Amino acid sequence: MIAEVIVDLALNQTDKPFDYSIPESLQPLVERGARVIVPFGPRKLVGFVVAIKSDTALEKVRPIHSVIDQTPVLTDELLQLGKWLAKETLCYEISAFLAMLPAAMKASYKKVISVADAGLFENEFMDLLFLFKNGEQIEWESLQKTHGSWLKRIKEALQAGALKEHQQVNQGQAVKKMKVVQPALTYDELKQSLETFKGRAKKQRDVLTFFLEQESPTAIAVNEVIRATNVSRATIKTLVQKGFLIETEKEVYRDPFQGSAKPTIPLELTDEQQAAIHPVLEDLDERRHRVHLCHGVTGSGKTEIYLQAIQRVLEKGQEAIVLVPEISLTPQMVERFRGRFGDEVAVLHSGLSRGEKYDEWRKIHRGEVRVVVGARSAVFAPFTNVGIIIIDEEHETSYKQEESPRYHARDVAIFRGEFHHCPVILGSATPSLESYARAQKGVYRLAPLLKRVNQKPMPPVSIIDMREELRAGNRSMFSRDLFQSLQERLRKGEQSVLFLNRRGYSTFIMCRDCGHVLSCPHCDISLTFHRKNNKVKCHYCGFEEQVPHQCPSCGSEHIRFFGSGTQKVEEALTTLLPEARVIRMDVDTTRKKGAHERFLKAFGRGEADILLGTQMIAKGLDFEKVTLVGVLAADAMLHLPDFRSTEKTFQLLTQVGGRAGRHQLDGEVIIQSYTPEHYAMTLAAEHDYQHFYLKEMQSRKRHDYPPFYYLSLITVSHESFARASGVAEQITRLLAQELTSQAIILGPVAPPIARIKDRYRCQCMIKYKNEPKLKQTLKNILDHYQGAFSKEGLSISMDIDPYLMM
Ligand SMILES: Nc1ncnc2c1ncn2[C@@H]1O[C@H](COP(=O)(O)OP(=O)(O)OP(=O)(O)O)[C@@H](O)[C@H]1O
Ligand SMILES: [Zn+2]
Ligand SMILES: [Zn+2]
Repeated sequence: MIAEVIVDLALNQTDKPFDYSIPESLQPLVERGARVIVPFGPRKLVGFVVAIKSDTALEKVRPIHSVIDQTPVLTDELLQLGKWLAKETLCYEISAFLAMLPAAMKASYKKVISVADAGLFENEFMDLLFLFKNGEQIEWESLQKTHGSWLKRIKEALQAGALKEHQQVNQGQAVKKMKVVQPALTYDELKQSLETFKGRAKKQRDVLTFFLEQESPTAIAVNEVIRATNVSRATIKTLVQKGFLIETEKEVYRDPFQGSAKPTIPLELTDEQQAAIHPVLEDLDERRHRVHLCHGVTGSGKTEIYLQAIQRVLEKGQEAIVLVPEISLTPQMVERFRGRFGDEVAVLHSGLSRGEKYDEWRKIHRGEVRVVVGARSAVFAPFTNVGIIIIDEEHETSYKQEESPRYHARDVAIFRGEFHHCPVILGSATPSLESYARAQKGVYRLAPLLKRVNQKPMPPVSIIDMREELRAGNRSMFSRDLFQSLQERLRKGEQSVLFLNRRGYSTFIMCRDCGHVLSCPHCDISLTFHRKNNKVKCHYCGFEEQVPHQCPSCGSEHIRFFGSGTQKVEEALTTLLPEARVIRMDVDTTRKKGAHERFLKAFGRGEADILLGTQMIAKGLDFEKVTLVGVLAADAMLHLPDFRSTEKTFQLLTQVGGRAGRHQLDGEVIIQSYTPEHYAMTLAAEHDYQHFYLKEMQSRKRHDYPPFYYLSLITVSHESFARASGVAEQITRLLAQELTSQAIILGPVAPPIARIKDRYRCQCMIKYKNEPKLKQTLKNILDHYQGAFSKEGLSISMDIDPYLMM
């Protein structure tokens, strides 16, 4: 028997299965999808068995060393998915496999040294005996730290063959174990032996009595016994030594969500909700794969639809995967699922420790839970009978992984949905243009929810023209309207949320008099400010110019790069509204684990009047007393050098706008902008998604962007700028030869971040509709340069459907 193994080496040369023979003794253990340890050259590596052939072993085939998993960690479906990901995203198969497993299962490799030839060692290297006296294996790395002066001598011993070095595989994993004890005797024996204890052994007697009082002779945690009987660890130890108790280890799960959620029952669905869920339930009954785009305004009851669809899935004995963006994956969110499905729910998100994630993953793998709620990577949950996959806030760009494998969770969800013949629900108040366009074409089924469940109208939104404020002599960051509204809330004891979109600050140049933003004459993309040489550049086509002293549109001299952070806003608030209690939430204040949660709770309890924050507060906020939401600089994101910046701005403003007045009190939203006439502002203010979609589609069409064209982005980097741009140049030429004349090849250009860690970067972008040869061409390019990757440190990354344009 021969096993085909993909080894844990992310290299071009090793991106294919290698053959290993399966020793007789391991044959019952070696299965497809299991991890094994195999010899590879002089070392040992972890690998995944991807196939088993009944061929007889050729002479050169080496045997598998050992098997790590008793149950395969990758199902056949996930193995197929890995292959597909490798092909579609141009990653190594091993990278795809590793991305599907929790980080705790990643293997690490250590070089260790041990005695190879005892005779030789004893004859010539006795001075080293103190290190290796008990046949020890010593880690090379720690030797360097602790015995630096001996390294030369150790090297000599290695060269002479008295010592040898080899790789040790540490297969990761961190099962948490708990010490437990149980009686070694039967109830009666225990009772009898209790008599033999004399008075001075009172403590030991207490412990045995404690066990006698238990209803059944189960194992109990040592710590619990100690606490219950008020004895010391030594007492337990003595009893174990005397043979009264047996001490063992029990595997336990870490519980990141202590306590249980309040149980909830299904609500009676509104007519709109009924209409949206009905076809999903039909799919479930008929085991049919379709993609449903649930376009539901904020507060329209999307989550209730998810819950009821999942309930049907569980009734059918199947499993459900729910993806939620990292920042919305709050305890409140988890509670909604736990409230309905209790212990059936596992949670996977980055806030968990490695060990916690591993435990949650094992619950899924062992079939102990049937619902997983998690961020992007939960899409790989190792369920075997998936009944539904739900992606909430499907427009969120965090569903795209920005490192290899550069996959989009939506694509993976659809792959799995097809495999399991089950429906996929994409939900959003502001669907991505790509998804909405597919729904328009009938590829996805549209399920609109246009009314809020509580029948409350959307809050009124006003847009303040900040240019007017400047003209009226108001140089502060608060417009007069916003400031007045803030004062009013303070007086009435109501709360406000202030939102500052800081991302992308200081990278674009804007005229504070007319709002004009410098943009590329060829690309309709804001130019990026490069402080070093005081120039602005287009990172798509390479156009660049000096920062003008006057606004090219109105002649004003108030033209400069733009920016102010949350900290500055907080200072301004303390000066202008000293009586206001402010909670500031941004990356700086929420670095500590649990800080995010604590701030929100405090705000919910009314311990502050104003919540000031960045992106991270845009979602999931649902507070009764919030009646004012202010957006300080709505333009900030609009001018990022990214063709999705308008869409992102619209999504964010809509999201923020949905936060006010969800309860009894009426709410109000104030958006401050230097370009108030921009349709991302005006249409968000009118809560008009359809209109926005049409307008934005026109713009995408005009500039050949998705969803009209597909994009691929190639980034070349090297220590030398000349080398990076030279290679990018060659790649561009090659692509022009290989692709059809319909493909548009842009670049090479230096991206806004032109140098990272002393490496120069150069990009080219391909826009295309149908290029059957594209992936193969890109793969060939990677193969062509593979020699240069390790030899001279060249790196080439290929991003199919990029979301990060820098
Ligand atoms: N059929 C229903 N009857 C009564 N209340 C409902 C119903 N459906 C949902 N709700 C309630 O309405 C509120 C909003 O619903 P939900 O959170 O599901 O909406 P959503 O569309 O997911 O909102 P958002 O996009 O803002 O997160 C919740 O408090 C929910 O319990
Ligand atoms: Zn340009
Ligand atoms: Zn101007």
